[in-house]
Formats: sequence, structure tokens, C-alpha cells
Amino acid sequence: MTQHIKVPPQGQKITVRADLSLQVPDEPIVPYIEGDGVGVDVTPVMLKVVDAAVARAYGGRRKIHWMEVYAGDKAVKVYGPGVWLPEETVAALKECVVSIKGPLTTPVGGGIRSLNVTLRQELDLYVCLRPVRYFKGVPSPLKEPEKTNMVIFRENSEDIYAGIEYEARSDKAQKLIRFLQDEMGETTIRFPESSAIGVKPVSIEGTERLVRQAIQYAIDHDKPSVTLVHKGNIMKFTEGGFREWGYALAQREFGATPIDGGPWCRLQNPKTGRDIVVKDVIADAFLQQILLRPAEYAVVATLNLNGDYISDAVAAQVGGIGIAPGANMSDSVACFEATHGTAPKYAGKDYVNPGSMILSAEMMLRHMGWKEAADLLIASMEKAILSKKVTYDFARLMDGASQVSCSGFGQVMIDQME
Ligand SMILES: NC(=O)C1=CN([C@@H]2O[C@H](COP(=O)(O)OP(=O)(O)OC[C@H]3O[C@@H](n4cnc5c(N)ncnc54)[C@H](OP(=O)(O)O)[C@@H]3O)[C@@H](O)[C@H]2O)C=CC1
Ligand SMILES: O=C(O)CCC(=O)C(=O)O
Ligand SMILES: [Mg+2]
Repeated sequence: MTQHIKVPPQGQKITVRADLSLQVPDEPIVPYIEGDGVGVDVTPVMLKVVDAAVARAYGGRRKIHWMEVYAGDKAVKVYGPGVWLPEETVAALKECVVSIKGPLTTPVGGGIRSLNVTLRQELDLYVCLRPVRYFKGVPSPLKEPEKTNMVIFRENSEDIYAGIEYEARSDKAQKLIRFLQDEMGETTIRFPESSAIGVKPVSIEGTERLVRQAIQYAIDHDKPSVTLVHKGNIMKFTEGGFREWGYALAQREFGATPIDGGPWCRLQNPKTGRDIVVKDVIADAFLQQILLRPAEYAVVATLNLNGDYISDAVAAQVGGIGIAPGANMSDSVACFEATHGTAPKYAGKDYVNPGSMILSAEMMLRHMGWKEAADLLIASMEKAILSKKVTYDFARLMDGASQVSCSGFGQVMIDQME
């Protein structure tokens, strides 16, 4: 029995087979979280556009039974004070295997910890997968935005996002600082009396499972390279460890061999026979190279904080986070979500671009094996953008555009479906 979740009267759950492939019924139950802020705008539009694409692609043979589950502000409204992430929400996302969520607010400084991060940790969604591609006609600050075509594998379960942090002048921070000074001989904490302290766990297992997925993706999608992005010159054992363990895994599990004595290495794609180069770059240099030479990067594997920064930065090169989709994935469970946040100043105004949520749903449909519906979403997004009926974010940079609302853009997409 659920407390507040209304289970749809029809439809069945998606299940996972022993080999981890999905068993998707024709009428699956898919949970969704509306989200805070602009979640109230983009999520309903996404649902409508996806329903239209599924109906068009399968002529009524397939249908998603959406099941609303709650998190964030809406959870507090439904379940009562302090219940930001009800247990039954987490249970439903796990049980239903495939889900989609709108953005959730995280206050800066004090207040609750990130519900987004909590969900990723609770479900062990260790890959944050964020593909970045160019749609023809989208305004971009680059001269050749089509050269940006990257897939970011962001480690999603550890790093500074583990949330181990102690407030300046708190007993715990003071205790830890004294331990570091007295027991570990640390002498470089510049202002020990007023330092807050954060801990950055980065493990061999966490790195290996992420890099394994990134290399497998390069194999499955015939990509020429996997780049490990890190700041291992400064954080030698965490970010440096990520680089070292990533290379070691490429050699041990995928048979990569060093190029000119290493550390870069090369493996042959068993599916295509073509080479895949595994290389690395320090994060600050990477951020300038993606602007100057974006074509040199295909699959990017990186730690949690770097991946957060990189996702928004690369998205800006192809039009911004209004069309930047993503997925949080474990070996069996996946929860799809936009790269952007709650954009509070636009909340409830039917104003922002729903493209990021819709393209996240496109990834979800493809993950479910519903290729025809996914292809239809991509085709209608392409046509909608070329029609120049776009939301404010594109309209303000596009010559001759007519600005439409969030729901208006959803309708333009539906009108383009053939
Ligand atoms: N996964 C999640 O749920 C995430 C949640 N968050 C949370 O969201 C809250 C707000 O974060 P903030 O840093 O402002 O980042 P946001 O991503 O919410 O917004 C930053 C800016 O990005 C642009 N933008 C965002 N969404 C869209 C869209 N759909 N269409 C067009 N443009 C868009 C707007 O730019 P402009 O002003 O130029 O119009 C907006 O002001 C925070 O609490 C944060 O923690 C943040 C990221 C991810
Ligand atoms: O959890 C949050 O509020 C922010 C997360 C974020 O920025 C991201 O996942 O890209
Ligand atoms: Mg982010």
C-alpha cells in the first residue's frame, strides 16, 4: 500500500532480467517527479510531448502510464513538514526501474542537503550521463558549434558531493583540524580556528565502475576517444588516483596498450576494429580546449564536481542548459533529468525551454528500447528549432525568431510530428 502515491490502475512495471537488460511491457508504469521551480512548467510539457510521440510512433499499441511521485516542495505539501524525500518515492523509483524527474531546489549555505544528490546516493546511480550535441539553427557563441559532440560520464556517488563537511568553528571541524595537526602532522591549514572542512572520498571501485561504463559506451557507439578529466596535479591521490585507476582499468579490462610509452593508451574497438584512444587532460586546460578544439573530445569521464561544472560549460557551447539532457544510472535503475536546475525567477511563468526535459525523456525512451518514439522526438525538436518558433533563451540570440512559451514550444514540437 502506498501512502500518497496513486498507482495507475493499468500498466505494468518494467523489470530487469538476470543479464541486466530491461523487460519493457507495452504499457509500462513510469514514475515522475514534477520538480520545484520551473519543474511545474517543463514537466507537464514533457509528459504531453512524450505521450504524443509514443501515440504517433506506435499508433496506440504502446502507452506510458505515468505515476506521480513526490520530492522537494511538493512532497512537503503532500506529506507534511520536513518530508522532502518520502521513503515511498525512493522505493517507487527503485521498483519501477525507469523514471524521470524535474529539478529540485538545494539551498545555498544552510538548509537541507541536495535531494538530487541524496536520490543518486540512495539508488546508487553512479553514472551521470550527459550527452552534448548541436541542433542545427540553435544560437551558439561558437563559430562552429557542430564540432561540439561530447558525452560526459560524471561520477555521481562520491567526491566532495558525499556531503562530509563541517562548519567553521563547529566542534566537529575543530576536532578534525586538531586531529589533522596533532595526529597527521599537517601544518598547512592556514587559518585553523576559522576553517570549515570538507572531505573528498574518491575510491578505486567508484572510479573503475564509471570508467568502465565510459569505455563501453565508446565501444558501443563507435567513438574515437575517452578522455579522463581530472585535477591530479594538485589533488594527487583523489583526482590523480582517478586518472591512474582509469588508465589501469583500460589496460587490464579492455586490453589497451600504451602509446609511445604512455600514459595515453589505445584499444581496438571489438565491434568496429577502429582505435579508441584513452587519454587524460587536467581540468583547467580542458575547459579552454573544449572552446578552442572541441572536436578533439568525444567521451569524457570525470569526477563529480568537475562533471557538474563541465556539463553546464559544454552545454553553453551548443545553446545552453535549456536543451541539455541527462540520466542518472546504476547497473539496473535509471532516473532521467535535465542538467538545469529550478531557475526560480522563471518558475510558474510558462516561459523557459522545456527542451532539456524533453530530451531527457528522449534518452529514457531510447533506454527502454522505444527507438521510434525517441527518433520522433529528435526529429520534431530539429524541425521546431528550424521553424524558429523557440523559447526566450534561443529567441534572444536568433535572428528572425518568434518567441513562444514553454507550453507553446511543446505544441510546436507536437505539430512537427508526422
Ligand atoms: N538536478 C537538479 O535538480 C538541479 C538542481 N539545481 C538547483 O536549482 C536551483 C537554482 O540553481 P541555479 O544555479 O540558478 O541554476 P539553474 O540551472 O536553475 O538556472 C541558471 C540559469 O540557467 C538558465 N536556465 C535554466 N533552466 C533553463 C531552461 N529550462 N530554459 C532556458 N534557460 C534555462 C537561466 O538562464 P538566464 O538567466 O540566462 O535566462 C537560469 O537563470 C538551486 O537550488 C540548485 O541547487 C541546479 C542544477 C541541477
Ligand atoms: O543538487 C543540486 O541542487 C545541484 C546539482 C547539479 O547542479 C547537477 O547535478 O548538475
Ligand atoms: Mg549542475
